[in-house]
Amino acid sequence: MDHSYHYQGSIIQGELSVPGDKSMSHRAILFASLAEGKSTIYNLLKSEDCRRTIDVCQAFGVDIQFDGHKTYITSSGIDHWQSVTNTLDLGNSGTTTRLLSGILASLNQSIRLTGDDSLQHRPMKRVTGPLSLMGAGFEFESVSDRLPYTVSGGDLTPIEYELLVASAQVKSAILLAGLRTKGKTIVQEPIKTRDHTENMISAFGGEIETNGQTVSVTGQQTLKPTDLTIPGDPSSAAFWIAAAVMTPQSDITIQQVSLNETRIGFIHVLQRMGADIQMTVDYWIGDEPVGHVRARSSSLKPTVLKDDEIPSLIDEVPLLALVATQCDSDMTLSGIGELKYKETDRIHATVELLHSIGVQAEKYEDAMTIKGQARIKGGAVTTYNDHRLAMLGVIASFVSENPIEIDNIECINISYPSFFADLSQILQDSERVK
Ligand SMILES: O=C(O)C1=C[C@@H](OP(=O)(O)O)[C@@H](O)[C@H](O)C1
Ligand SMILES: C=C(OP(=O)(O)O)C(=O)O
Repeated sequence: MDHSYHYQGSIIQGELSVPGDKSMSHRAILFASLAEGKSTIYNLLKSEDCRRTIDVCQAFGVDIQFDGHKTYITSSGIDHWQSVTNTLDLGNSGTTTRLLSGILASLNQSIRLTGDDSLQHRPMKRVTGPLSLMGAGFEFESVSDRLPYTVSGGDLTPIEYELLVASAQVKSAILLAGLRTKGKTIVQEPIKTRDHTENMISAFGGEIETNGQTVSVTGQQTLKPTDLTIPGDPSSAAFWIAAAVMTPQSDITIQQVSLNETRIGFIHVLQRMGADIQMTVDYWIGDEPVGHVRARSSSLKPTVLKDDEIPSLIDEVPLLALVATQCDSDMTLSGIGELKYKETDRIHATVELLHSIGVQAEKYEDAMTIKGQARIKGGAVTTYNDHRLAMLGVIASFVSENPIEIDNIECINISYPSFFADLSQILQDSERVK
């Protein structure tokens, strides 16, 4: 069924808290399941992707209970995880697949992993390669480098590994394997990526060393259960920030959101484009800064993306392309080749979506150019079942002359199940101000 949206003339107004961060939620579930004892996680994101990580941990015998904003995770520790004989279906979640592969590499079991059609098209050698060097076995079925595959884990040897791509998922997989491997495992990143795994190892009582872009972990540590609050997801907040800077008279504040520098490249780039955005760190949860962001309507001009900031805005690039339509001249987003390996080829899908709503845009191997001062006419868009593109379609309707029809909005539940509830709150606040 098609869904049609048209919010031109609405303003983005008020205060909002977005749901818990997806990256941190996956990691909190995994680390609480590795540790022996009971952890309480506040504000865990209960989206479809996180549900996959929960299901996997439950399959190993971990007890996970929900009570409002609290999630209780009780585990007998990874050394006592139950055997799993059935295939683990990881749905649409790249993070679950890659981080879990790192854990399974050290587990004395053979486990078959699969995923949905999108996940079966995503590259996995980037993670199975280094894990194989540590001694884990991976048997691919139809296509090498892709799911489904069977992981056969066991005793591993530590490695010193230079990442071939700037990927927090690959770094995390190696660190998770290293945590259970005698000796020191060292990962070198070409560009610093999100560091939630490192921060969470510390939060769960482990030791980890970071020196510039080199991260080392000494294995066979015992993690301890802990109580932890997950801050709001900056990748979810980004949709309202984008809508606010693009629409006249808007003024929104997002509270209790993660302001980890490895995640807020989108805001820094928008500020360079002239956006009226202020960020304030209000408190820290361990090594994670949390604060509020105020974004207002702005006049925008193009900027150039720096290579070393790409990982800090990787999931926001399609949305940045939409914002670029409102610049006073054309903007090129370059160095974004990794977008081809997400839920869909996001370079292709973003440019196609912009064409569908009347915007001129060009795609290249690892870049796209967006026509500035664009008239967004509206029309029917294809999301390829990608949650971030579906939300982008809704946000585009704030600056579109005609409705935008979106072929799939259910996929939004992958990362932001309360997206439409938050939208309603914003629209109500907007009505009060008008
Ligand atoms: O580690 C993580 O939680 C994530 C890392 C990024 O992927 P890559 O590591 O593939 O860049 C990002 O795109 C994904 O949404 C979440
Ligand atoms: C790429 C994403 O997630 P994952 O890699 O976990 O599927 C995303 O959330 O945009």
